[in-house]
Amino acid sequence: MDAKKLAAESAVEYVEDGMTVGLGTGSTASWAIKALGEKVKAGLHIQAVASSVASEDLAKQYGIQLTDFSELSRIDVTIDGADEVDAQCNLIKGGGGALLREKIIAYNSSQFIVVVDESKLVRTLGKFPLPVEIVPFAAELTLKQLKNLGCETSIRQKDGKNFVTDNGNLIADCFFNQIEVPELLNNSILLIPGVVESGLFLHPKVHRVIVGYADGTLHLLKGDKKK
Ligand SMILES: O=C[C@H](O)[C@H](O)[C@H](O)COP(=O)(O)O
Repeated sequence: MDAKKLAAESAVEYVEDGMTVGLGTGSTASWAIKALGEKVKAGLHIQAVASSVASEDLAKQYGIQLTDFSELSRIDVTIDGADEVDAQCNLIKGGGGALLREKIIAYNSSQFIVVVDESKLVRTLGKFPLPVEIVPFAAELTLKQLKNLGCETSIRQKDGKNFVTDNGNLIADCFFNQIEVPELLNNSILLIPGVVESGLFLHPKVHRVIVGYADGTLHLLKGDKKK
């Protein structure tokens, strides 16, 4: 069985009738959206908010009711993937470029559930290039400031052009190799004018991490088992 699918489907068990659900982005989060869609078809009542245009389209396709942010009083649970998860459950996210909307939704969720396969587990973050969303204005200057923090960085490309996020911004992929203190690095990145958000998601905001393994088993790296 696909380990990403396994983790995503087990996270959907935490969604209850009447909840407002945050929908993540990426291949793992897509499994969760599809599984939620099946539950909705079977009678589950939820409303959802999506962290990307792609996830919004997928949710619509699966008959999940989407709600406007202005009408939201709370987000009960968000299910999303990650590119790396360290031993403390800090994350790198944004491999698909959705980190800003993902972070806003995760930050405002009572429960943020991360679903990954075992390949995402690392001792120290940083082998995966850290995505940083930056505004297009004077992007070269912002890149220079990011480089001063000790990384190699370049603007993400797609089909021979700059990749543009759902928010009209660019992504600087920053190769740190080893991120020893994610909190400090996150603070330093956020101080640079031109930076909108970093792909570092710090552990206090990560409530549950579910890891799927290729042999069909699951491991709860963080959080309590469902009662
Ligand atoms: O911007 C994309 C997101 O942060 C994804 O959740 C992350 O890249 C993991 O994606 P996947 O589940 O496809 O490995």
